[in-house]
Amino acid sequence: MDLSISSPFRGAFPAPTSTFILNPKSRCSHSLNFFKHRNSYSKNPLFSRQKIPIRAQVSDPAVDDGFVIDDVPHLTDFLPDLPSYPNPLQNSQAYAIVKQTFVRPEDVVAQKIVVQKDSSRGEHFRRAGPCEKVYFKSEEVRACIVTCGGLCPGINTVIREIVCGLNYMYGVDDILGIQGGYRGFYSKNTLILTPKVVNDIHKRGGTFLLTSRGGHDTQKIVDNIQDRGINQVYIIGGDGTQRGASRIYEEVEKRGLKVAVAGIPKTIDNDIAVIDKSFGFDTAVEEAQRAINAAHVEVESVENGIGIVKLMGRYSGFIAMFATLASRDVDCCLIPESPFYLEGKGGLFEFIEERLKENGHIVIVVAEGAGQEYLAQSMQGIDEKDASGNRLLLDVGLWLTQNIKDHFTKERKMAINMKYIDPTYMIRAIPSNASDNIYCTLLAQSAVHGAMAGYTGFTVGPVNSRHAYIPISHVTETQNTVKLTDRMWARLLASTNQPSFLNCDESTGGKVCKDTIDLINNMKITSI
Ligand SMILES: Nc1ncnc2c1ncn2[C@@H]1O[C@H](COP(=O)(O)OP(=O)(O)O)[C@@H](O)[C@H]1O
Ligand SMILES: O=P(O)(O)OC[C@H]1O[C@](O)(COP(=O)(O)O)[C@@H](O)[C@@H]1O
Ligand SMILES: [Mg+2]
Repeated sequence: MDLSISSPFRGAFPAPTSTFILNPKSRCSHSLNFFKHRNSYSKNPLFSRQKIPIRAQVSDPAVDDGFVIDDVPHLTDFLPDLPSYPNPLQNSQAYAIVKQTFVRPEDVVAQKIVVQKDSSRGEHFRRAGPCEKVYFKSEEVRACIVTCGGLCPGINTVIREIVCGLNYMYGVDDILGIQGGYRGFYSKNTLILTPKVVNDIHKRGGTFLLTSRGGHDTQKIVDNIQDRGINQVYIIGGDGTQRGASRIYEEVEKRGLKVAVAGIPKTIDNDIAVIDKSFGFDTAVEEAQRAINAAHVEVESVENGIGIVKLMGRYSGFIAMFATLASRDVDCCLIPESPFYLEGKGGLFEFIEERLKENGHIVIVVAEGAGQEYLAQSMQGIDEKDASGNRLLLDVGLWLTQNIKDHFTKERKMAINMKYIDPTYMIRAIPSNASDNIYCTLLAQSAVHGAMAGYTGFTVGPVNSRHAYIPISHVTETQNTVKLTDRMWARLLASTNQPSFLNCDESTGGKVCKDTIDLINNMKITSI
């Protein structure tokens, strides 16, 4: 049988044994379930304009191999008559001898790469990269870039590479910088960005465009986009920012504007779902080593030295976990995802005393979001939020330092030497390292290719090392956290040999242990 479908993903199937005609309109409900799009963009030209016969394996029509494509929106979903143009990269010197300049429309990136013979193939995303057709003429583009939320190493590299990518690859020379985050759309003047203006900014930490929390007013932002004649919006920011980007995309679609909205995920905490890792994370982990080294040098030079290093990580303990794994000088790592307790058997005090007896010193790394529930108990009524609505954290480093001091000096009558290091902002206020710089370049170029090709409402990022376009709504659905049930956390426990805090103790009334077990039971079990 001939299989004729309108999807760009028609090539993503196994070798044929037989073929058949597949009605384009029925692709989502076809019994073979090849196309289980989470988002069905029936007006997407790539879906509806091409009808190319393909061949697919039909060994058993009842088989559902669980192949799902989570595609991103396209401008033609709500502007069906938009003209397209050949991609100018066709004549680019840079791509002149590249074997395959353009990504194939049917190329997808699998979210699940460890599979078993009979397991479902799972979710897939559109592969990022230059497309054969673009939906903007170079001279028609008026792009803008905005950065929101906290700092992260590499933001300036992303800004630089968006500007250079647009200009060098697509001949775009009308690029605006929105200053000071979302509120800058309606309260500040814009900057004119050219390759010359941004030439050196990647060597600096921070953001050349300034940033802020709060101030997201969708109507005012989209009014401003419309008034200024902006038709490509590049939004660099974390989970909050991506939620804001999603609102902007929805409003743009509602108003029927030809405006591509591209999100570039930024977060030092590595808490953005789906993507492998956020840019600047490696740089931050590397910088954290300096603080850990300092703590180690200090405490091994004195008697009963206890070093505490507090690292960023609001809800996700990735920086603390990776800095610990990288360092080997850390005795214990405390993260928000893993409840711990101080007193009694299997508790932190007992472990500290053991290590002091064994080695004469101990280094503890604590993520800023760890133990917040205990701090909240001891400082009742404090529940402040920042301008974006993020809960302001209580200082777990100071709390831990005080509790450990009290325990050893007052209760155990032991002399200790406490060194508390809080490098919080130091690890994110630096320029990105070499590998993050390369990563930022890929993100920026992929975002530019995606917007030029007319995709919108997307976030770009690596999924199993391949850059993909992910619907913004997908990355904001959940938050990436350290899974205690994954092997990575077990690797850390095996490396530090610290307590898992799963042993119940009388003094906690078994509560902490129960909390932990409930937490783990509620977790989706994944393995890395
Ligand atoms: N749910 C939301 N809807 C719209 N805008 C949001 C939302 N959450 C956060 N924002 C906006 O995104 C920006 C950055 O958010 P924030 O949480 O501070 O940092 P990050 O994006 O790094 O997580 C702020 O301007 C904030 O107003
Ligand atoms: O910059 P602020 O407002 O002091 O916020 C600090 C917080 O920002 C973070 O770096 C995360 O920021 P984002 O949510 O912007 O990625 C946290 O690690 C930290 O708790
Ligand atoms: Mg955030």
